[in-house]
Formats: sequence, C-alpha cells, structure tokens
Amino acid sequence: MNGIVYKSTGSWYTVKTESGEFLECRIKGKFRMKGIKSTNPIAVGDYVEYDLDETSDAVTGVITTIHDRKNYIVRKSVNLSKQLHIIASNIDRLFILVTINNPITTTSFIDRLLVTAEAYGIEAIIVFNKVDTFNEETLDEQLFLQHVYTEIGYQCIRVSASEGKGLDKLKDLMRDKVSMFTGHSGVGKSTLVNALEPSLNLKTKQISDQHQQGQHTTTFAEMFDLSFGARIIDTPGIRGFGIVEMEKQEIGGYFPEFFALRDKCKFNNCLHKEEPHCAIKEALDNDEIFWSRYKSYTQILEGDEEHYRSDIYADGRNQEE
Ligand SMILES: Nc1nc2c(ncn2[C@@H]2O[C@H](COP(=O)(O)OP(=O)(O)OP(=O)(O)O)[C@@H](O)[C@H]2O)c(=O)[nH]1
Ligand SMILES: [Zn+2]
Repeated sequence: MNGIVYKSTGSWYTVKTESGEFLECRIKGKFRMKGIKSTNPIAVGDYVEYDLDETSDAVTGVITTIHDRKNYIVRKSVNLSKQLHIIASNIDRLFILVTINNPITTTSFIDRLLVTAEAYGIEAIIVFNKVDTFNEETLDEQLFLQHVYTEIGYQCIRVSASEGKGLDKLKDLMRDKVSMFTGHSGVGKSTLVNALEPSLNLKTKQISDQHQQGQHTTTFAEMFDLSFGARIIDTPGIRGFGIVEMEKQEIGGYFPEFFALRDKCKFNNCLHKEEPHCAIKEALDNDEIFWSRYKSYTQILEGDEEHYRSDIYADGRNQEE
C-alpha cells in the first residue's frame, strides 16, 4: 500500500494513506539510500510503501519501501560525522518572502536562496509582502526588484498578508503542489500562512527567545493539507532552507542568466572573474546582467561560508538537532 510521509518524529512516521487516513508507521530493518549519507532514512514528503503491522495491538504500519525522491533539502548533522539530515523531500515550490524594509531583504539574501533552490531543483517564486506599507520610495524599489527577477525568469507576486491582498494568485500557484515558505524573520510568513488558512495556525513561532539560549531543542518538519488543494511543509525551528555544498565551477550554473551565456565564454571552465573573453562580464558591461546578481555570484564564489550560514540560518543555530 502506498502513502506519503507527513511527519517524522524520530522512530515514528505519520503516513497519509491513499484512503486519506493517517497511520503511524515504523521502518523495518535498515534503509540505505543510494549515494546519501544521512542520519534519517525517511523524511517528510517521501512517497513510501507500507504494510499493516499485524504484530501490534494498535493499528500501525511498517514502511517497507521508499520511492525515488524528486529532490530533498538537507542540513548538516551537528555531530561531526559529516552526515546529512534530510529535512524534507519532493518539494515543488519555494516561496521566498521579501520585504523592502522592516525588515530589509537584501538582493544577496534573495540570490543565495535562489541559488540554493536551483541547486536543489526546486522552483522558486518571489513573494513581495507588505505592499500595503509602501511609499513612493519603497514602491520604486520593490518594482525594480520585481523587474530584475522577472527578467531573469522568476515569477514574482505582490501580496499583503495582513490585508489579504494577492492571496488568490498565491493560492493558484500553490494548488496541487507541495510548497515551502522562507524569508527573514519578520517578513510575514506566519501571517501569510494564517491568511491563507486561518484554521491552521502553524507553529512557526513556537520557539521563544528564552529557549534559544543554550537549550537543546529538537523540531521536526511537518506537512499540512490546505483547504484549497495545496500542501505546505512547515519547518519550525529550522530557519531557512538548508544547505547545499557547491563546487566553484557549478555556481554559475545556478544563475539562469549566466547559464544561458555559458557557451559564449572563451574557456569552458570560466569562473567569470578575470578570464579573457568572458560572456558574462561582457553582458555585465552592456547592462544585460544586473550588478547585484554578479555581486551575489562573487560572494558565493568566494565562499563566504560564515556569512552564508548565518544568513540562511538566521538565529536558528541552537535549534538544530
Ligand atoms: N503592514 C503589514 N504588516 C504585516 C504584513 N504581513 C505581516 N505583517 C506584520 O509583520 C510582523 C511579522 O510577521 P510574522 O508573520 O510574525 O513574520 P514571520 O516571517 O513569521 O516571522 P518569524 O516567525 O520571526 O520568522 C507582524 O507584526 C505582522 O503583523 C503585511 O502584509 N502588511
Ligand atoms: Zn565567463
């Protein structure tokens, strides 16, 4: 029998069955995923096969097979074994919430998330929130950013979570898909999800400041069905979108507008830095590539690891398992 994993709490997995019921399952024996050294064999979002567990009094199941993942996001395990922890899998869309001020979302932050999404193979969509607060200046800035990212090929939408504006468009983009939301603290993720589904009340805020100090808190990703035919994966306590290890050579491939020009560079291993006859630098000089994007590219290339991690994880370090 087939099902989808909605929640994982260590040794138990909540599986939604084909008949729409939730079944608590365990796994049998040792699962080994080809090519992945991970601390957890099964993650939220996984498509699995299960049997009913006849040996138990309660109605439970045993997961026997996991189907190939379309993608998955990971974070490093805190023990130094270099193992990865899979946060979630089979994600269709990442919605990146952006505010112009209050808080400021930098292009560098947006670009890092976009690159991460590209590396994971997840479609990213930019959601400009708090449009109700704009004045002339912030509106200009928002429209410029929208222009930048639309040119590159990313879908952009404008919403006001608190006033309920733009939600129909967002729902259309989420329908029949598995979505995740990300963005800085305070951009309005909880407000937006609550506006989409008032009854849901996600626990995105469950960790209070006092618990962040030195306490070992474990939180788990969870998938939710929304009433308009969408699914969302919430990752309380995991502030951000996981990490991805990238070789210098592949980073340019995650900037779609660079990728489109890659064959025009003189050297096929061009890093678009000091090399002669570089199509990306020429495009930059001709204003065909945005400077902010090139700047983000060089930051990622130079491996600003600390900055990268603290950016992506924000204040979530103590919340990792
Ligand atoms: N004016 C305005 N305020 C908003 C809007 N969306 C959210 N806010 C406000 O912004 C603040 C932060 O919103 P949250 O939903 O808590 O933000 P969050 O992204 O979930 O923050 P974290 O839980 O810290 O990650 C709250 O005071 C909201 O009321 C909006 O569209 N317009
Ligand atoms: Zn080049």
